Amino acid sequence: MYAQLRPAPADFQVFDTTLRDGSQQEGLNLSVADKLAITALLDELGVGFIEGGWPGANPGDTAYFAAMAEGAVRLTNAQLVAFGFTRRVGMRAADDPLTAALRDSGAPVVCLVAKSHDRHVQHALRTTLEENLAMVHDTVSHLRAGGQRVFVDCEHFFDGYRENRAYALQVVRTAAEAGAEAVILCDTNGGMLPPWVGEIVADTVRETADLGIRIGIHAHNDTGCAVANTLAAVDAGATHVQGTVNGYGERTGNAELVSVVANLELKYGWSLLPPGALREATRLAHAIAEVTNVPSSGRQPYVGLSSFAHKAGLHASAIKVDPNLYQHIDPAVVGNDMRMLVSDMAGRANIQIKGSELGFDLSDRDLAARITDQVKGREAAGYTYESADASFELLLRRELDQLPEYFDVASWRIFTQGFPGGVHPAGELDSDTECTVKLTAKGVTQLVVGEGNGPVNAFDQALRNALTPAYPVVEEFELTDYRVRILDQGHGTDATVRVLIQTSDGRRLWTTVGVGQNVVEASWEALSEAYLYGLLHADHGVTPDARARGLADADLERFTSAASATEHAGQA
Ligand SMILES: CC(=O)SCCNC(=O)CCNC(=O)[C@H](O)C(C)(C)COP(=O)(O)OP(=O)(O)OC[C@H]1O[C@@H](n2cnc3c(N)ncnc32)[C@H](O)[C@@H]1OP(=O)(O)O
Ligand SMILES: CC(=O)C(=O)O
Repeated sequence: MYAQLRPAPADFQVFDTTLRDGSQQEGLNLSVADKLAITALLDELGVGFIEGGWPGANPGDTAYFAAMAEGAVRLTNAQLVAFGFTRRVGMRAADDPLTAALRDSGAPVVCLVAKSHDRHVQHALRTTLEENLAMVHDTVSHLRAGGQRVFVDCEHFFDGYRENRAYALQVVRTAAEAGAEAVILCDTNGGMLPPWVGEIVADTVRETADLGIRIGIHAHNDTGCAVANTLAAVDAGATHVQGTVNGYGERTGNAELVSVVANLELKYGWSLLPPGALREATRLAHAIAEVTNVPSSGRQPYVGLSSFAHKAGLHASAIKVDPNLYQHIDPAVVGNDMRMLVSDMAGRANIQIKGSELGFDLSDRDLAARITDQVKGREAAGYTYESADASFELLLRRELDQLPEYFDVASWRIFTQGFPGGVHPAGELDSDTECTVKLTAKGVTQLVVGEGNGPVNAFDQALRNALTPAYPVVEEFELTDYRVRILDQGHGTDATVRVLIQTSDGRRLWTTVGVGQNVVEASWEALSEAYLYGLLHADHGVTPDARARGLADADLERFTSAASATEHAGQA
């Protein structure tokens, strides 16, 4: 445990806006069902408030609040929050249909966005500073009169404070006097740095100390400082933090809420989530990414797939003695796991730890050194074991003489026929490919043909046809991804290529690698390794690697995609 800066303020608030600001991220679109699913996951995470969206702004959000009011998700930890703006210029809050939508949303809490930057009032709202204050006062008091709790997000507060401090503070005061219980200072454009946030929040807390409200922080990540700015605000007296899981949000996103909370819980020693909830953070963050269909970064602090992945030999050699030597926390406290990567940067220790994850005893130094040399040599030739765990296991087993001979390929031949004039007998294709494989499986030698729309597809068909009689389980194997990358650019069509193939049997995913100057040869190598690995583990529910890491298939899939993200997608 690290030094506790000061005790947790009583009743500290953790406010999630994944469903509102998070869904303002480019490419993130949530259906009502998605929102309900995420609501349940956020409640499980244990946040205090879930901002569900803006009722009245679009039919989806209106339907979401109606569904919540009907009990679609029963919240055990969180309170539901409806978001919306202050009443329109020149209207009464009681007459504004969007204020009515907030009032009638069924949410016990409303979070209003209000202008607090004088220039925005004059240029964007096109009204007077006085009218903006009246809009804040009228809307807050109208909703309070209806019995709802009201929070106020002061948009552009920090920029506004710098240009007209008195006015920005006056907006906070007005909201408080009308009955708001929390006023959240927003770095809407995300341009702030931690010392500036600290100074402005401290001054605001001081200036509003007589009002009995809490001050909150809502930080965008445009300077890469959203989490740091949030912590700076907390240090300066903010007792309410807003953020989004996986840092989703407008432009560069919001403060990543799991990072904020994990920092406060693990570094400051504060208890903010229900007991045990932080241990679920990795699973829940990944489950939310599954629903949004926007993968979180592998390098995301605490919950990323690479957050506790170790590649360098020096790190691994120390970790073998004590994992804490190269980790800032025990990954288990956030539900994550340490992973050892095998690559040309590996030393014996990486190989030994990875081997033991896979169930092999590599404590013999000479054996580990031999495997390390093999990995380095093959990586120099273009193989990558970091992305292709399955090929690493096959390499290991070959070295240990523990790889059963499921099949033996005597030869293969591939033939592609083009129909540039579009006169293919099937009518649609402009080429087809035929692959002939001669192999022996369970003592029976066969010469088998497979047809496909490209070489990899034809290989796949041929291998499948040849192996099915001996191993019916291969029917379940499915090639789910194929990536090819040129390794020595500048050699044009002579270049060496690396092929990564991802295969699934419906329960697990595994990745294999092939390298060659001929893309077809490289593909063959990766594909036959994929079949070999699949047969090796045909009776197991999950890959040993996944089992060791305790990750679900979805996580595994994301890992392999993330690891291969820099590979150029290619079509066989
Ligand atoms: C900083 C933030 O991220 S806040 C969250 C922003 N989220 C969203 O905007 C998503 C949902 N928004 C919407 O669906 C629409 O913008 C709506 C339904 C809210 C409004 O739509 P429209 O009525 O078509 O207005 P439009 O979006 O073009 O402009 C917003 C209007 O609200 C006014 N407005 C802006 N902020 C506020 C405020 N805090 N209080 C009152 N009015 C405001 C603008 O001046 C503008 O007024 P105008 O119509 O007189 O020009
Ligand atoms: C309210 C809000 O999302 C912002 O000011 O950034």
